[in-house]
Amino acid sequence: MIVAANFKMHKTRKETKEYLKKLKSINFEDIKVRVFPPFTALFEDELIGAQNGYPAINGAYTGEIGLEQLKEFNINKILIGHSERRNILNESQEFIAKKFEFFKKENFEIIYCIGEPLEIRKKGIKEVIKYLKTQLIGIDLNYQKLIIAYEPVWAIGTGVSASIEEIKETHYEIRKLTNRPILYGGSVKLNNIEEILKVENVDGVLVGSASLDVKTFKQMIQIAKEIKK
Ligand SMILES: O=C[C@H](O)COP(=O)(O)O
Repeated sequence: MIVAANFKMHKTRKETKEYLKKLKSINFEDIKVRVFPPFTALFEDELIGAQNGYPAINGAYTGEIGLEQLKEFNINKILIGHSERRNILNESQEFIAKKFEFFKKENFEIIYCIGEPLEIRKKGIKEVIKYLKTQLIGIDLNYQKLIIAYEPVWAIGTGVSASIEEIKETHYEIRKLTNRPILYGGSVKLNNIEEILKVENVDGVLVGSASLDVKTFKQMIQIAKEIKK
């Protein structure tokens, strides 16, 4: 089971260090915990991964960071394909697949995000899967360090998570495509994490806003420990 925190553009370096210190006061047992802070808060720690990275060692890519900068902190985990990068930063599937290939060659653990917008969800599960498959073009679904994160765009940051039935049917369909872990993300909170984690083919969660409070995130890990999948 995996419980991951995506800070997005929240927290400073100092705050992230304090957060990690508090987080580590509990025993994670067999739960894999991951924390993705902003670039300026990266430091060497087995829990920490990068929210993004440019697919090059270094070079003339203003505003980006590459492998050289990530390696300075021994970062070997990365988020790729998050909907905020697809939709706000206009990352194309071709570019996302290029990133995937680059970081796969570098043996990174990759949390690869996919998710449909509301207009697609309204058309039903067949259309959802058709859409999700377009977000998997060029992605090696057998990569041993791949973790899929299914995050319906309409559930991210809205406070309205997908229903248990929607999560169940979508993870079931994604499972047919890969045997790698599948996380659910999108308004995971303390009051819904337990039922979400209990759904078949849900191997963990990727938490945004609710992860910002360390006490809450620790409670989420405790709940995951009790479920023991
Ligand atoms: O990466 C995390 C997701 O975008 C979920 O964010 P959220 O928990 O704030 O909805």
